[in-house]
Amino acid sequence: MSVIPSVDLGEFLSDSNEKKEKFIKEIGDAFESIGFVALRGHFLSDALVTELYREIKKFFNLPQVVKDKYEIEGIGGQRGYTSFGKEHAKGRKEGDLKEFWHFGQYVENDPKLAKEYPDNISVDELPRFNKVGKETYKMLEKTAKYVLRALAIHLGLEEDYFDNYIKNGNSILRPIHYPPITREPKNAVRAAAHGDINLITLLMGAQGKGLQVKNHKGEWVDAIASPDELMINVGDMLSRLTNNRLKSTIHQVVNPPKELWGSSRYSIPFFMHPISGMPLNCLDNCVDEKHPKQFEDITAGEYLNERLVELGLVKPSEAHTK
Ligand SMILES: O=C(O)CCC(=O)C(=O)O
Ligand SMILES: [Fe+2]
Repeated sequence: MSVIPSVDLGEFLSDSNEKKEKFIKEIGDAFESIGFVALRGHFLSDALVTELYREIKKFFNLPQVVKDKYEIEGIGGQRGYTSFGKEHAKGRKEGDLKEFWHFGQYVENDPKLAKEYPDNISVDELPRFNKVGKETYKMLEKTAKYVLRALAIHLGLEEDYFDNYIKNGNSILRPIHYPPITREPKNAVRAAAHGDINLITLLMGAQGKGLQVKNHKGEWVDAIASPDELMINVGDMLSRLTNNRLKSTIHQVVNPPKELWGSSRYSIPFFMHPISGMPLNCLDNCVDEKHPKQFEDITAGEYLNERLVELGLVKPSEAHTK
């Protein structure tokens, strides 16, 4: 049995105040304890999910020389392809056993932000790849917007508190391929223990075994969603903003038992980021005598740069603050 609570976004979107309040309480309680929920009633259709998986499998099956064309120097892996073994969790030397793709924001009516973000990269070999990625990005962004509205109410803020910070925000959709394991991986794992950097993460593909979450007793528990659910978790930015009232829980993707080494694993997280100017200073109503302020004031852009250096995606010399 999974210990991750399950919630229905349909309740928050309904006309019933009672259902809305139930959703807010359930997700609020979950994020103050285990930091993860499985969410149904989101905006992704089955057809879109099926097509996205088909496209990303086609992409990762392309010859390595073709994929390498899409690994762009100097943008810290923020768009396009990142090759196998490149990213490592904070504080680790061994690269994770994964390759991935990044779709970024499709900026509307904001030339300054459009200049700040690298352009999305088009895959010439796959005519549907970019269209399907964009559609998924939009649907996950919409889902995340309502989740953040519920959390804003839970935190005693105006319901639309996050809206202007996430509009045209620096969110990333990251299809990941964990290839078959061909030799003893020594210390490397599919994804080493880490906390996510961003506000919240929406994860497609948490059906299979592999994803584990560290509970408050320090035990690893399996996090398994059903096929119609997204796994959603709190990232470090939201944890900072709320002075750790909402918990950014450490999680990992373990290697399968040897008899299953031969199969690939795919997962697709959407990392909801705000615009770089959002202050992550602890909210006043999350700081009191019992909960002294735990984090320095910082903007989302400054914090992201710090973290990308720690992950090995940006060299210290390339780091910048906007
Ligand atoms: O692949 C997964 O199930 C989770 C991946 C993850 O935690 C991440 O990319 O941050
Ligand atoms: Fe993660």
